[in-house]
Amino acid sequence: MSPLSAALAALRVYAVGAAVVVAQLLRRRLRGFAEPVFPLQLERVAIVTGGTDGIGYSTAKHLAKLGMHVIIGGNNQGKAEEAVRKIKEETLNDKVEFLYCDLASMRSIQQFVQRFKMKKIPLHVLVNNAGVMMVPQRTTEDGFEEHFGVNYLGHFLLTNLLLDTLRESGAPGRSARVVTVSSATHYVGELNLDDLQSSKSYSAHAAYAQSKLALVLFTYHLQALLEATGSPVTANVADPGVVDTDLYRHVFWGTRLIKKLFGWCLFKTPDEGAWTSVYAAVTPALEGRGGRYLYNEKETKSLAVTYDLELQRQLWARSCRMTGIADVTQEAFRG
Ligand SMILES: NC(=O)c1ccc[n+]([C@@H]2O[C@H](COP(=O)([O-])OP(=O)(O)OC[C@H]3O[C@@H](n4cnc5c(N)ncnc54)[C@H](O)[C@@H]3O)[C@@H](O)[C@H]2O)c1
Repeated sequence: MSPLSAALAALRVYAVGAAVVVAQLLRRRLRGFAEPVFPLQLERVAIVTGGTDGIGYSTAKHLAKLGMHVIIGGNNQGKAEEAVRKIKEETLNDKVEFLYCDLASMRSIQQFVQRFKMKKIPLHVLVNNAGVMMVPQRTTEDGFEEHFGVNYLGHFLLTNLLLDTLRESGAPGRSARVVTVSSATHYVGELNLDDLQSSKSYSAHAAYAQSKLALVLFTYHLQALLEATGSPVTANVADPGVVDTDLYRHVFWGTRLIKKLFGWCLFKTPDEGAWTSVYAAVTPALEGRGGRYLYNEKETKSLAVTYDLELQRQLWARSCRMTGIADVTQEAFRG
């Protein structure tokens, strides 16, 4: 990517971020962010990736508060013990645990799924939350560009390996749910099918936006597959807004300074940022409804290209090849 294209990609990402921040500021001044009320979720089990920090931590905490058995999947072993202890203490729910899962490693994802399945418990909610943003160019254990590999492909593999358990755990009228956290940056993302790994040219901004766009395409195709096979599982996208977390550690220093000085009024708190994920995970209003892009606990339109069925199919097929998953698209749609 030429320096000019990289600068334009960065400008587009910052422009969309600024637009979201202005909308959040207005909303905070006009009516604020009220904590939604959800029904208890006793006897239900959730996995939250990246649940040791930021939005994932708040999501895990909210779900635990509702009585769910919450399993945090993450690569931050150091923070895990403290996160689990704090959630247990605050929610008085003892069924909170951590299982190591490095989304930058297909082997680690497979081991995580194996360990989870050995517990012989159901799975009602999978929150694909973990992510990295604007990291320097580097690759995962399997050689994938890190944004694409961790944010998108790791969750693609994880979801597919857990689909059988989700199917068995869902029931008509009480579906299991896959909630995938994307971002407003997907609106300025471009999916480069000829260079998904950004190997010909790298821009951290473009790579992040592409990974978030891929997650939306993935969710819509997954929902179509679930519907075609009559599975009691739904898949939706949650957009948290702009949230005050450590995700910004690699961004331009000026943005970090603004976040430090004005984050308290411009950004959502991690709790506020988690509400859309929690809403997607448990609200009765979404029972049996999938394939939606949710923002501020409401359905909204995603980028036009995300509804392109052929693009969804092509990305799914390539992702299957990259992760060694069987592509069941043709037989699902034939049957
Ligand atoms: N913060 C925001 O403004 C914002 C905006 C839009 C979308 N999001 C999305 O929200 C999600 C959560 O981000 P956050 O803001 O809480 O950031 P965060 O940095 O606080 O948390 C990210 C989590 O992902 C985990 N993670 C990173 N690499 C991993 C790996 N290889 N394997 C397993 N886990 C890994 C981290 O350990 C951490 O727990 C991300 O998907 C992010 O893209 C955040």
